[in-house]
Amino acid sequence: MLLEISHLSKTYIRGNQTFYAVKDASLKLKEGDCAVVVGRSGSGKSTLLNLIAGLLTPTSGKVEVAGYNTTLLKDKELSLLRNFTIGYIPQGQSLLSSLSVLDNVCLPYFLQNRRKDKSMEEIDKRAYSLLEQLGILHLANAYPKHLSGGELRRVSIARALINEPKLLLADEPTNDLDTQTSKEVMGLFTGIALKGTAVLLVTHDQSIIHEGDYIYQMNDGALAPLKT
Ligand SMILES: Nc1ncnc2c1ncn2[C@@H]1O[C@H](COP(=O)(O)OP(=O)(O)OP(=O)(O)O)[C@@H](O)[C@H]1O
Repeated sequence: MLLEISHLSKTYIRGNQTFYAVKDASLKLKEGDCAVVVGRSGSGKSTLLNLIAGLLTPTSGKVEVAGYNTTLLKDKELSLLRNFTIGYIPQGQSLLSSLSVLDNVCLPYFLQNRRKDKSMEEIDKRAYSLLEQLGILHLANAYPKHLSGGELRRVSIARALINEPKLLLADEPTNDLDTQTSKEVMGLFTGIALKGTAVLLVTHDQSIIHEGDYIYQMNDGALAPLKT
């Protein structure tokens, strides 16, 4: 299994009430699986992805990515796992404003301090190819502040894919995208899954949920299968 979460929970305190943002969630994904989690705003989707990416610590339960129990890893080990194995497309804007689009996309490759198996030319070529597949090749030398919301999102998709992750996590990847571009982005994800990457998308966009091999509904933190 590439991803296995079991009985995963995260509680927060609001006022003097403790509540579950994620409640007893379990899910398994193997290489090549594409799963979509659909749920209303506030149902716990981003919290779930952040727990899987190791950006949040669960209150209880377990996350295993590529066989590693992420809650047992030290910070540095977790960063390496994230950088080598996980591609993460966050919901908000997360590009570095001082870097061009091309440099933002290539950055995760250069942050890896062990795997330097590609030349600068090769990595640029891969970045250009991703930008082309996402329809934003013409923006390679532009800076984030000059891009629209949908263009920024596509840059962060390219950045998440530059290291050929084994697990791709995407938080509302089609937000800000028109119908045609959403379709193209979903086509890119299903193509990546066909090549063996496990893909987990969370969304409130009902129009893309049928793209998943597996569909889950998230409701008040609880994850229930709609199609498995
Ligand atoms: N750091 C936090 N402290 C307290 N409550 C939080 C925190 N982060 C999230 N929450 C709450 O947890 C619940 C789940 O939030 P989450 O962001 O995971 O939902 P979501 O389904 O991703 O929503 P959206 O689709 O609007 O992004 C919400 O009620 C939110 O207010």
